[in-house]
Amino acid sequence: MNPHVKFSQVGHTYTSENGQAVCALKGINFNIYKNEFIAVLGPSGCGKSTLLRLLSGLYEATMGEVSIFGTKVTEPQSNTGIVFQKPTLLPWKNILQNVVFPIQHKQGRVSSKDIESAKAMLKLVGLEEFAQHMPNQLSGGMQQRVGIARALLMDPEILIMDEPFSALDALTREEMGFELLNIWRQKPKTVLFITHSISEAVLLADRVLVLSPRPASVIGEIKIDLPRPRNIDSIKTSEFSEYTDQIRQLIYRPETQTENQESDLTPTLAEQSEGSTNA
Ligand SMILES: Nc1ncnc2c1ncn2[C@@H]1O[C@H](COP(=O)(O)OP(=O)(O)OP(=O)(O)O)[C@@H](O)[C@H]1O
Repeated sequence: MNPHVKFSQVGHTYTSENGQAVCALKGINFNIYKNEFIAVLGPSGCGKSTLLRLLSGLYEATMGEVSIFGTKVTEPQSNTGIVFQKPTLLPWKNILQNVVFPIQHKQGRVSSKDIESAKAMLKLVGLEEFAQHMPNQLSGGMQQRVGIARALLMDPEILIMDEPFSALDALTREEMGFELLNIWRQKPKTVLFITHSISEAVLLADRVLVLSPRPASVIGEIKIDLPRPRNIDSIKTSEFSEYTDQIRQLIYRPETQTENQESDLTPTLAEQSEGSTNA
């Protein structure tokens, strides 16, 4: 089976304004297959957003190749949707207008079919009755659902999610995880989900990739075999705890990595990551 997404020996080095080279990623290899849900976990500043920028085509990798459906990514693709950390809704437009805004921006007009599709997306994320509300009338979790509806409207095959629930309180965050699983079940997509939360990664993903501190490389890849559909009971199982323990172990003691990849982490660096993950 050909992967939807392929990272082959990907590295990325920024050149800062004073000419200093900052190596964010090195030797990243992984595939994502059709409708697979991949979570990427890693300490703060390790290079997660860089990974996402490369897949979304905002930047081109300085080493190796990122490809989607076998084609090298060099610019943003129409088959890719992005959900950001904050939904950044336009405050002067209502919810329906916000959802169709990317289409309006791209095509200069919105057809009645687009409006119907946007309403269907709002229904999918449980906001059918809020189409005419303004963003400030919605809670943080509801606004994030608008962001998901907006990303799904173009029916992208690949969905990139950049810590989409990190700004929410713990209860809403957990609830949104279940919501997302429900949405994904109804509208399967190939997903790359960036997170700092071990439990969120285990609840959502088919596979969890664990990154080292910068420059990020993949120090572990854990297949999550919890049955689907997953719900609150999944979290209570001993398997769930085993997976979270396994990942925690990998982050804090990377010498126990599960792949045959070399890691150049020193224990000191690994320990530095300890404060930056919040399961
Ligand atoms: N445009 C840039 N120019 C120079 N360095 C950059 C640039 N963007 C990011 N970096 C550096 O690259 C490294 C990785 O950054 P990145 O934002 O990818 O990390 P992250 O894992 O997403 O961080 P966080 O978890 O805090 O969101 C950091 O050291 C950052 O300072």
